[in-house]
Amino acid sequence: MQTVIKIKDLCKKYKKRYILKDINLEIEKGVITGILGQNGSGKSTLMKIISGIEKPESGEILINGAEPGISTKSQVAFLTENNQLYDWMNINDAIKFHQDFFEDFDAQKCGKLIDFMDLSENYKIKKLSKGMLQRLRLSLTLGRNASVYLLDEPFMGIDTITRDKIIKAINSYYCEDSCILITTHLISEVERILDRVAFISDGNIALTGDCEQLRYEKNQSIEDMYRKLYV
Ligand SMILES: Nc1ncnc2c1ncn2[C@@H]1O[C@H](COP(=O)(O)OP(=O)(O)OP(=O)(O)O)[C@@H](O)[C@H]1O
Repeated sequence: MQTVIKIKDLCKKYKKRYILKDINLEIEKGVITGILGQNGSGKSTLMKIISGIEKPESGEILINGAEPGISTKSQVAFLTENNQLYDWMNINDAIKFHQDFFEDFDAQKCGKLIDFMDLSENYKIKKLSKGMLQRLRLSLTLGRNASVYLLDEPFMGIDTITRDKIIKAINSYYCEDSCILITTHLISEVERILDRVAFISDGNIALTGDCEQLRYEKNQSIEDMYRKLYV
């Protein structure tokens, strides 16, 4: 399988404190990877580095052979923790906004996702509930034909039914030519769609591998492995 993201000996510090230390990770095409770890373990920081928003102190990171920056921006679709949509917009405006902004944005695909998420293009952003807004933001992110999808806490503040909807959308609408990285604390819900996992602890990758293989070797669910690692 083709490597999309290659991370070698990557370190990141804020002020004098190392947040990520000697991270080594390879992410291949067609793979959904869970980046798991406790609060403050550096998951979002890693996502930001992959997206090019943050720069590492040292080490190497390559997205399809290029360092994160202007050239890789068009290859990486990032669902951040923050809402970047304006209140005055309706959903149709948000779609047009993304279409103008991202060359790889596929309005038709996004339209299908919006239908799937039970949203309508004339809904006003300011009137959307938190869950509806998250469904919209995910539709806009997956509506791009990117090579890498970074989904940082896609289930934050989301009810169980909506979570299932989001998981189905992730599973059905992503293309095998790309890879997805998901950070989440809702491991049991997401476990079924993860192909691989990387547990971050104290700034290091404490454990990584193929989910199926890890479950077989350890005779445990990914959630149980998480509990064992972090107690
Ligand atoms: N811009 C920044 N300046 C200084 N410290 C930062 C900055 N961003 C993050 N940190 C610190 O880096 C550490 C890792 O943060 P990060 O947001 O990557 O963790 P996380 O694993 O995503 O946490 P959570 O699960 O709570 O979202 C935290 O201690 C945080 O306070």
